[in-house]
Amino acid sequence: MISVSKPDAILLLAHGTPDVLSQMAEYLAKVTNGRPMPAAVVEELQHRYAEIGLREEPLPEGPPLTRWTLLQGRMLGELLDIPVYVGMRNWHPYIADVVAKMHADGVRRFKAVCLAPQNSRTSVGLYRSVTAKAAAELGLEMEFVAGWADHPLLAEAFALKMWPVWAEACAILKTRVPVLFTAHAVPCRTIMSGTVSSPASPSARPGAPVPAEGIQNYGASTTPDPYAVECKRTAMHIARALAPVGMTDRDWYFAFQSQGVAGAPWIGPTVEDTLKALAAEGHKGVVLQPVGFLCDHVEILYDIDIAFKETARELGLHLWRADSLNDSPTLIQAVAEVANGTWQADVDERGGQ
Ligand SMILES: C=CC1=C(C)c2cc3[nH]c(cc4nc(cc5[nH]c(cc1n2)c(C)c5CCC(=O)O)C(CCC(=O)O)=C4C)c(C)c3C=C
Ligand SMILES: [Fe+2]
Ligand SMILES: [Fe+2]
Repeated sequence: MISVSKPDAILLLAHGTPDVLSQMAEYLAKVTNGRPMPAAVVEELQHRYAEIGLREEPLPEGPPLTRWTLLQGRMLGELLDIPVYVGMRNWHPYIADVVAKMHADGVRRFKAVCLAPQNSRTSVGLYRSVTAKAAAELGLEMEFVAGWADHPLLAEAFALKMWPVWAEACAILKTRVPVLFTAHAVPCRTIMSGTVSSPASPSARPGAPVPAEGIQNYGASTTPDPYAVECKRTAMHIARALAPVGMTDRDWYFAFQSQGVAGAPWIGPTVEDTLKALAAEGHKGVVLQPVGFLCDHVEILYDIDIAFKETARELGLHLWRADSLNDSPTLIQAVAEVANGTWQADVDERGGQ
């Protein structure tokens, strides 16, 4: 890691999303690092993106993920005294293009912050390797922040969104409604210690095969991936932030959502299984909050708002979702502290593929 004492600019890194439905196959090839997706998967994802408003013509305001991420970058720029750039790994504006623009603008040292607070080889590690390569090609110095899951203002931002909806749910059902925090699942082999060909993690089905192909190889490692633990730590901080209004550690659960289509085991428990368990315990409602996503996109607007709500309804559960952080000033303050070093984030050496 190259430490940059005083960066010339901040580069925010985000996932990226297609602008129109016809770009789906090309987008998925970026996400999977070139591995083509079956036509049925492309069609299913086109269907999901259509359900959240994407069409063949670009939306005037852009797709939600792009729109919110660019706004977050502008809001951060208003708080900091150095320029803020935004680059995406899987779609425009691509990280490499933005790094080239930074170079053209005279930036020589920059600090990169992922808009994904929990560190994982499958997400943050991939952002890191793409950004490091682009920076090295142009001779730019990069400092990379590899995780800020414990930032108190991140927890506060989520708590501020959770509190009104939890209070409403408890008032309507006249009981303590369970809270279900979620984060995006990762393949089991991502979180394993040892090499990628080790036996599957405890959350995989016993004896389940781990295909050699099917998902990207995130690289051999001798250290466990911190992602699952960091996600649960963020959830714990949110619940603790809500202790003054009565939330206890007995009120919340954690599940991993949106397991991928690739043929390999992904970590759980799934949201679907957790909803079944809550219904079986006699609950009539649940308040869900994804704690790894910082703005609206398909895995919130489709997976939660359409698919999980339907699953919950079939189980006799009312599902509420806390609003996404989107333009939360508290979130932007957290990112500002990560970016300017006021809050010391975990900086590590893990790379991507
Ligand atoms: C920590 C892990 C991951 C986060 C966070 C994450 C966020 C995220 N993902 C999409 C869209 C897609 N992701 C897809 C596949 C995929 N996602 C992850 C991990 C995280 N994603 C993995 C490991 C994979 C598999 C990659 C592979 O090589 O196959 C896909 C493809 C379809 C699918 O498998 O579901 C899409 C689309 C968004 C928009 C997002 C957050 C902004
Ligand atoms: Fe993903
Ligand atoms: Fe996903």
